[in-house]
Amino acid sequence: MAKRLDVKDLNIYYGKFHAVESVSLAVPPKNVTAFIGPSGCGKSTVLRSLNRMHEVAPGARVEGKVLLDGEDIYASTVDPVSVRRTIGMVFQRPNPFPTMSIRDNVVAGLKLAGAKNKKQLDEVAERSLRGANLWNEVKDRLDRPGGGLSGGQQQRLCIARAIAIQPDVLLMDEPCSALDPISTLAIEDLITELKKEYTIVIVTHNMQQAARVSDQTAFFNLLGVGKPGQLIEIDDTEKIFSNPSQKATEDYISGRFG
Ligand SMILES: Nc1ncnc2c1ncn2[C@@H]1O[C@H](COP(=O)(O)OP(=O)(O)OP(=O)(O)O)[C@@H](O)[C@H]1O
Repeated sequence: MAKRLDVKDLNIYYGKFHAVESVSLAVPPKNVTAFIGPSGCGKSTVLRSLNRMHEVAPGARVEGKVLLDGEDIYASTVDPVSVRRTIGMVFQRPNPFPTMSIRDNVVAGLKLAGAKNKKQLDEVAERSLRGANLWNEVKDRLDRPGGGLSGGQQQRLCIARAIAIQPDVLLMDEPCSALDPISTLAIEDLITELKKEYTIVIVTHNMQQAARVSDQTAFFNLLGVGKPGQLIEIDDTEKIFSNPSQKATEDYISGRFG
């Protein structure tokens, strides 16, 4: 539970395209780290490389290391599927299985891994839905389809599905970008709750959101079209938003570009 991530001199390529250059950063356990920066600077690419999700893109590859509590997730003995189990991901658009029941959506990963005991699965479903602050809204309709929930509820359902398998780290790629302001606040409150048990990395375009939910913030930038994205600085969120070390960070957070 809640492990530490260390990224060491990570370069990420899509075929011949060098998308991200020499990123090194550390994500402490039970901490929220936000990735911010202009479009195309590689935030999602770095996030996806943290659980090898980028590998679903043909030709994508990394050089460098990503360590989970010291274990290299890219070691030749490591199965990418097991990495994605220990490092879960929540995507931009809520993606529940629309016709599957709410309960089955939550335990889909466990069932896929062979779990069959109905009582245990029901317990996991309840615990995960409570953990995702959704239980009270759905407890009377657990057998209804996941697609029948509102967008904000669907996103919390996806978070319940991600935590049902008890990952060590949760990656969130703009989890609120498709949600209204009320649902966004519900997810932000939930992130603050989840931080007690999980290590969280979130990509967000919303700087107020980064300031509200994260402990440390990483600012990424790119020097021009076709150039690789770079990590400009990473520091305590308060410092990044009040007194960043780099001028590019200050220009970005004060709205001068991006
Ligand atoms: N599957 C892919 N194949 C080829 N190039 C890709 C792929 N995914 C991303 N890229 C490229 O890698 C670079 C970084 O993209 P990425 O999506 O990581 O940026 P981002 O900072 O998350 O952007 P945004 O804020 O717009 O989501 C971009 O130039 C993008 O076009």
